[in-house]
Amino acid sequence: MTAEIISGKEIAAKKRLELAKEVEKLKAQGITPGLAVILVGDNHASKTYVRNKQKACHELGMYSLLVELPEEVSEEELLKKIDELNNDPVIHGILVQLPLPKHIDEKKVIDTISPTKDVDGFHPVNIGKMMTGENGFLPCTPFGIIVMLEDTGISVAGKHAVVVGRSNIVGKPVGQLLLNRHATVTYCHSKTENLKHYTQTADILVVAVGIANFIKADHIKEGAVVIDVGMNRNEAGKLCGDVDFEEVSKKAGYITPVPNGVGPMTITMLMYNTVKAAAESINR
Ligand SMILES: Nc1nc(=O)c2c([nH]1)NC[C@@H]1CN(c3ccc(C(=O)N[C@@H](CCC(=O)O)C(=O)O)cc3)C=[N+]21
Repeated sequence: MTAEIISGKEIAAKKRLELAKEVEKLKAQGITPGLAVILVGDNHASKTYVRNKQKACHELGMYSLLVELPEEVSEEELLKKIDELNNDPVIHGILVQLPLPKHIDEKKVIDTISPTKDVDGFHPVNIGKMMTGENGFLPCTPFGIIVMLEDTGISVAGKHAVVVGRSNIVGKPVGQLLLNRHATVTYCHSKTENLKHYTQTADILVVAVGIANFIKADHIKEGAVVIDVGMNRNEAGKLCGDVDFEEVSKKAGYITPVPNGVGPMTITMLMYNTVKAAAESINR
């Protein structure tokens, strides 16, 4: 079997066209969706992502504000900046690019963002709402994965979904979203004994471990749906995922590439959340 490639890039482009129309409607009502991105220090990878986010904003006719703070900025100053943005009516979404320097408590930072502007979906209020299925903001990467599956016509209900990785920003929430859509979910992680035993029974395999080419053909079941969340650089400096695309794509039913898979969907859902935040600001 040769896997069908799920193009995150194409699905993202289609969704962005729909979003651009929503932006138009909001603008007609006098509201331009605004996203503030806070970047602390000058991590090279972070800068690339931040640039992509700004570009997406501009393409959709949204307002984007980049707040660049020096590596040595104090936690207090960062929290003060967030508070300012919480109270700024032209800003509907706030994203603090992670990771942050070691002297800053990430938890405190996330907790300070108003849940109504938390377009990353990282605030405990939004995590709680996701668990109970209430209206809130869903984290962008997990949300993007669900939208990709939906758009490709892959049904989730009753399927065995195996998630490899248990981070708060990808592994845990993507498992929850799959469960909300009635999958039977198994979480695997670095302490899992006999990983293959689980991955080989996956109808849908989501991999977010941060190790280049970690998942091989013998990890998967013939015809499985393989979602690669990895963003690694190989020895040659080339972007590659957590899945060995070369061999796994010969056995899977569907596979997402890296780049042009999950990444563009993440940014699209960030735009979606910001538009949603702007629309919901009308009724407050
Ligand atoms: N508060 C916060 N929210 C985030 O959402 C967040 C973050 N911090 N910190 C870093 C990670 C990483 N991330 C990516 C988003 C898009 C691509 C993306 O579009 N990648 C392109 C390739 C980009 C390239 O060429 O380097 C692709 O996969 O095709 C990658 C990575 C969001 N993150």
